[in-house]
Amino acid sequence: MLPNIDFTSTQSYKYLTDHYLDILTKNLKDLFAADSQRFEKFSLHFEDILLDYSKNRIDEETIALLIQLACECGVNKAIEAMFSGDRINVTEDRPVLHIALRNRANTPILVDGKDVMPDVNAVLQHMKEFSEAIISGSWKGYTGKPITDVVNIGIGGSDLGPVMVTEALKAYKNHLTMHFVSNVDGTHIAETLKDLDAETTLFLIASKTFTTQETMGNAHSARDWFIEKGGKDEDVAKHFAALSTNSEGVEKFGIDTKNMFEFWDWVGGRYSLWSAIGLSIALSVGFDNFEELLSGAHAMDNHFKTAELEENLPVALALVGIWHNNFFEAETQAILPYDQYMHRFAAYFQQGDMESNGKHVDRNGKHVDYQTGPVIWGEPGTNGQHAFYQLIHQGTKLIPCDFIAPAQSHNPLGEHHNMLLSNFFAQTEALMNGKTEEEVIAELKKAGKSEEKIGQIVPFKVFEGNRPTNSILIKKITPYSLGSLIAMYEHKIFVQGIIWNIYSFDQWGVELGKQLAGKILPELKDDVEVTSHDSSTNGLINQYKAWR
Ligand SMILES: O=P(O)(O)OC[C@H]1O[C@H](O)[C@H](O)[C@@H](O)[C@@H]1O
Repeated sequence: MLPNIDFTSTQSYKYLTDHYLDILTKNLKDLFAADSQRFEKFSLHFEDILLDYSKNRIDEETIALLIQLACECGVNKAIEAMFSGDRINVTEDRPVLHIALRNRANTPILVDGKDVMPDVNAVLQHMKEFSEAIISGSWKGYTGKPITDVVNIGIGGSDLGPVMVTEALKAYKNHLTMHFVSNVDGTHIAETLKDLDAETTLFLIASKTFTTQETMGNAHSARDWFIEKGGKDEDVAKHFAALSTNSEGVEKFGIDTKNMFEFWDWVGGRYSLWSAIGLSIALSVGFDNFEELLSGAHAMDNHFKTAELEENLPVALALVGIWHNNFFEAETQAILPYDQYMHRFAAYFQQGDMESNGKHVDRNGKHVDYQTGPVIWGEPGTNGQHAFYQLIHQGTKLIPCDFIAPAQSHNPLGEHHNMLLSNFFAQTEALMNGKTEEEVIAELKKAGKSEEKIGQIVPFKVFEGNRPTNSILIKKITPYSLGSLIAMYEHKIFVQGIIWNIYSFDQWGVELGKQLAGKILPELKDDVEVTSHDSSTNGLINQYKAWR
């Protein structure tokens, strides 16, 4: 079972509170000047991933105390509990075993005394056969033509992971054209279907529960479209597959259970890209590459499980995040990939992190009196630089940032990659060093500005610096290294949830809105004035009825 410790009552937390006041007086620039070994001390390698966390407001004592905090909060015990299949998702009474989906070592993992690996391997084999048949063209549509387009219909974890990974691995793509429909807004499915040919389109209905309103709505519209275009009920089997834990629901929808790719309730929605939900990934880049993705994640799992806390990349990321979140009171965390292919990475971990650790009740059911998960956001560099970096450099809020970049580009075009990476290096340097008043004055003098002009402009051109960043440099974004990178972030979220003493694997907070939408939907069917809500909700609904 998971430990149950209020981290603010630990010895290390008390020390950290005092130590924080000491660190507040220090500047990153001076810390670097005083220690030529700083980079070596505060960076970690895992295979082709380098995590440099030296540009954070930390010293050796900070890290020692944070490690002590992790120990006092039972992080090692919690890791053990997850990997051994304990029911650590207590509020849903389930184990948390996305690590089993990528357990390439195939060592037994027991749930209620039964090894889950044979089932995991059987579904992988099914995915392999199916994806190979679709890609090779041996699988034919109802008029005998091979499949050219794949539409994944899913939302949340059944969409974001597949979208993010297929985009990140676009360099490995085959001839199939991928489409992703998530929003219940009819525009999403309508626009997607516009250019498709029913004879050569495969729909993947991706839903863990197979009850999600958006996905079921889109799936029914897709089937209606298929029939309208000339497909018959008996042709549905050639054009619809289901990725789900709910075989009854799949059957009821009319999908042949031979075309069902199963997963299990011990896979959280936001941790499901490694499961059957990853079928769109396997179709897009081939099953071998999907397996490589799993292998990369498995390697990170082994690292996370076996490396000492001091050497552990996910643990380091988690602890530095806690330092910012709970001591510096930073409210957000930016994820900034300098890789166009990774343009959905931050969006993916918005769900991964915020749905996991956006909790205000601890493992005793008590309201916490400390901050839990941060707001996660970000866009790819360099686009972000020309949009919101102003606030990161000179705003009043502290924004810890993760900068991520590959050393090798899949598109080594002229000087592009050096230009991109020069920005990657420059930004973290600029955020750390800033620019002093003296430097600004010297620069303006050199540019021939008058004393008067210099006097007016100086304060606006000063950068305080001392702003924290992590840099994650990856040799190349491959299926394998991407798998490791995603798993690293997943485990970071896990460690933070353990220390905050919250349950990271449920998501009750998404239910209330769904429930109320379910109540409101029938009220929208007619034009009768609605009076059952508060005056704002009534007013909005009635205006909608008047205008629609
Ligand atoms: O895969 P599904 O069962 O359709 O669920 C899709 C998504 O919807 C839910 O509301 C949860 O918030 C997500 O964690 C989940 O990924």
